Order: sequence, then structure tokens, then C-alpha cells
Amino acid sequence: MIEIKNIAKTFGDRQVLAGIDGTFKPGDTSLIIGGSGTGKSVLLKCMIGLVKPDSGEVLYDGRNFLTVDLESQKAIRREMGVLFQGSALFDSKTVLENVRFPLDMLTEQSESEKLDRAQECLQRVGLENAGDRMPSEISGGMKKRVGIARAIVLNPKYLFCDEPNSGLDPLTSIKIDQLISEITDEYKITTVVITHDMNSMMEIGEKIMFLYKGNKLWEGDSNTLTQSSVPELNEFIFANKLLREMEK
Ligand SMILES: Nc1ncnc2c1ncn2[C@@H]1O[C@H](COP(=O)(O)OP(=O)(O)OP(=O)(O)O)[C@@H](O)[C@H]1O
Repeated sequence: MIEIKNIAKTFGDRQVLAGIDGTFKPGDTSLIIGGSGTGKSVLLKCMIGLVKPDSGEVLYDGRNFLTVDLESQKAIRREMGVLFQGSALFDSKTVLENVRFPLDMLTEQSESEKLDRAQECLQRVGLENAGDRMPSEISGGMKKRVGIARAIVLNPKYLFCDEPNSGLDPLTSIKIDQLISEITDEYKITTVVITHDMNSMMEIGEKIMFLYKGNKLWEGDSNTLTQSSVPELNEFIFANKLLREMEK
């Protein structure tokens, strides 16, 4: 379980996060939603240690990530998998090499153990036959799958995905969402996904947090999303639906 308490962040004179609380549970795919520039990515970065919040706590199964010693912080980091926007694959490495990279960097496993594990993860995301291909030779959806395989290769307890649907067509987006949600459930991972994709919210929104100008204005699930009495959320949903209509 991940708990965040009163996370605040200011850049210069601009307050980006105004004190955010939240709980993320194992087996749940929790979504952080909101318009552009509302602080979603900064919140995620505060959670994974890429940005230091000005105040607040980030607890990983009770361990305070911001105050534990360096060794414990490293140990928590090893329990995290991250799927970055745009997949962030190494262009000069094959698909298989990309997936095994965290094993090369962070484990003492033998060659065959690393190969087996990387191949197992590729199989889990449906790419068992693509290991020898280069990232430039595969589609955007396949790249996301490779990114997911790499993110889970170390058996993470916590999985973070920043806009996993960006640049994908609606059908591929749904498949990627479903894959993340299935893997989360299967391995009981605590998963946090940033999205502004309406389909994702309806499909995998078992727990949704809505950010607006650095504040958490609403929390709920896909069933209650469209029935809130929060005007900012309703406007966000309306704008999203309009955008979807225009894209058709
Ligand atoms: N390192 C930084 N220095 C200064 N300002 C920053 C920094 N990182 C983010 N910001 C600002 O913080 C605000 C929130 O950014 P953030 O990336 O969290 O938005 P977001 O909700 O993820 O939006 P989007 O959906 O467009 O990615 C923005 O105004 C951004 O310019």
C-alpha cells in the first residue's frame, strides 16, 4: 500500500501541489486524472523520488520514503516499476535487451536466469516472438508493451504509469489499459496511472483521484465519476467527451 499525506510543492512563486492526501492499495489500478498542468506528473514524481516535495509524507507499506536512510530508499526504489510517457526504450538495444536491462543493472542473476525472466515478461505482454526486433521496427502499442514488460521484470510491488495511452489509437489504448489492470490484479501490485483518457477512466477506473490546480477536488470510481457535484470535474468530463466526439 502507498499512502501520501499532505504533499505540497511550489516552483518559484507557483504552487503546483497544495497538500494532497491519498491511499493506493495492492491489486488496485488507481487513476490520477485532471486537465493539463494540474500537477499530476509532479505528484507522481514526488512519489517516486524524482522531485522532492516541500512538505508531506510518502509511505510505502509504512516506510517513509522521504526520511528513511539511503539504503532503505534504494530498497524501496527497487520495488518500483515505472512506465514513462513515450515508453523510453533504448533505440540501440533489441526488445529483449531492453526488458532485461533492469536485471543487468540491479541483480546478480546468471545469464540464463536473466534471459528466462525477460522472456517470461515478454510472453506475459504477448510479445514472445518480438525479442530480437529493434524498437524502431515495432508499433507504438508494442513499444508500450515492451515498456510494461521492462517495468515488471523485477517483480515490482508498486507500478507507476505516466500517460500510458499517449499517442495510441482508442482500441490499442484499451488493450494497454486492460493489460496494466490484469497484471496489477494478477501480481497484486499497487498501481498508479496518470491519465486524461476518458475511455481509461470508464474501463479501469476502480479508484480515481481528480486534481484541479494542485488540489484534490474529488475521489471516487467510474460509476460515480459522471454523477459528482463538483463543477470542475463535470467541466473536465464535458471537455473530454467533446474532444472524443471531435476525434471521431
Ligand atoms: N521542474 C519544474 N520547474 C518549474 N515548474 C514545473 C516543473 N515541473 C512542472 N512544473 C510546472 O508545474 C505545473 C504542473 O505540471 P505537471 O507536469 O504536473 O502537469 P500535468 O497535470 O501532469 O499536466 P499534463 O497532463 O499536461 O502532463 C505546470 O505548470 C508545470 O509547468
